[in-house]
Amino acid sequence: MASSEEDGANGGASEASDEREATRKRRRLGFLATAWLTFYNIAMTAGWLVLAIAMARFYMEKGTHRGLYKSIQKTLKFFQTFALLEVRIVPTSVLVTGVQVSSRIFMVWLITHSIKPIQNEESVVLFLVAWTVTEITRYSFYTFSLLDHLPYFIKWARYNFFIILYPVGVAGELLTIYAALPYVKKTGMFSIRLPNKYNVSFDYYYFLLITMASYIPLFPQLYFHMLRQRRKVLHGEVIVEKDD
Ligand SMILES: CCCCCCCCCCCCC[C@@H](O)CC(=O)SCCNC(=O)CCNC(=O)[C@H](O)C(C)(C)COP(=O)(O)OP(=O)(O)OC[C@H]1O[C@@H](n2cnc3c(N)ncnc32)[C@H](O)[C@@H]1OP(=O)(O)O
Repeated sequence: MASSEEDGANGGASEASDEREATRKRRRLGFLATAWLTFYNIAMTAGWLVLAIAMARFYMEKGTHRGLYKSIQKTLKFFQTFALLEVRIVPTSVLVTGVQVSSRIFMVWLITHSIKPIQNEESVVLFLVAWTVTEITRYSFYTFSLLDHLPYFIKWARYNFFIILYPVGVAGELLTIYAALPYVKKTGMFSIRLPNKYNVSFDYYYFLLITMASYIPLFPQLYFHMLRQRRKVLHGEVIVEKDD
């Protein structure tokens, strides 16, 4: 964990360099792109905040997580699907963002939306909470950076919360897919059986098993990417990144 004192000791110099970096970035992006990204990030922060408040209110009123997904699903689908805009638009790694966004879209549409019996699983709450806290922090980080007024605690939160939230989110996602397996096997949903006129077959059950297995090589890459970013941003380490 970063010590805030250690980071704070360097506060003045680091703030000045943050400001220079923000100005350079705005010049690089151009006025229209900066305006659009600022609007986009404010909208996304607000969207995920609405989701957080809706989840907290639901739990306080009902005292259970059952029915929670159903009550927030429209907002979740809208804002998570909107994140597709980020791949390619923002100056970030297409591979890293692509894996992150596609796994989320997959969880929202092809798992939780499509398989109603798993919507009340506790694991759904696990990834919903992890995603929501992450996205509020991440989008407010981008917004304040673009506006050139980044409070230190948001920067700190962006590069520390993931240490816990990433494993929690991934555990929630994997447990939810796991819970979906018996239903998928029983119904044969999204599967194509032979014989058919195109002579192709597809088994969603095995696809889910492969997807779960793909977390093993892919998740550590995202996690270590964030750890490197953390060292770079919070501790000023110079890190040479390999090209995608
Ligand atoms: C079809 C089935 C597919 C199934 C695939 C299955 C495999 C899945 C394995 C992986 C699973 C991940 C699951 C995931 O859903 C779990 C969770 O999210 S749990 C919750 C915790 N999560 C986190 O904490 C996420 C943390 N990770 C990140 O933030 C990411 O690394 C990522 C979002 C991908 C961003 O990575 P990157 O380092 O590239 O981003 P930066 O923030 O450093 O941005 C780079 C530059 O781009 C600028 N940028 C980016 N976005 C914006 C924006 N919206 N507005 C303005 N600017 C933006 C940013 O400022 C940087 O610019 P610069 O370098 O100039 O400073």
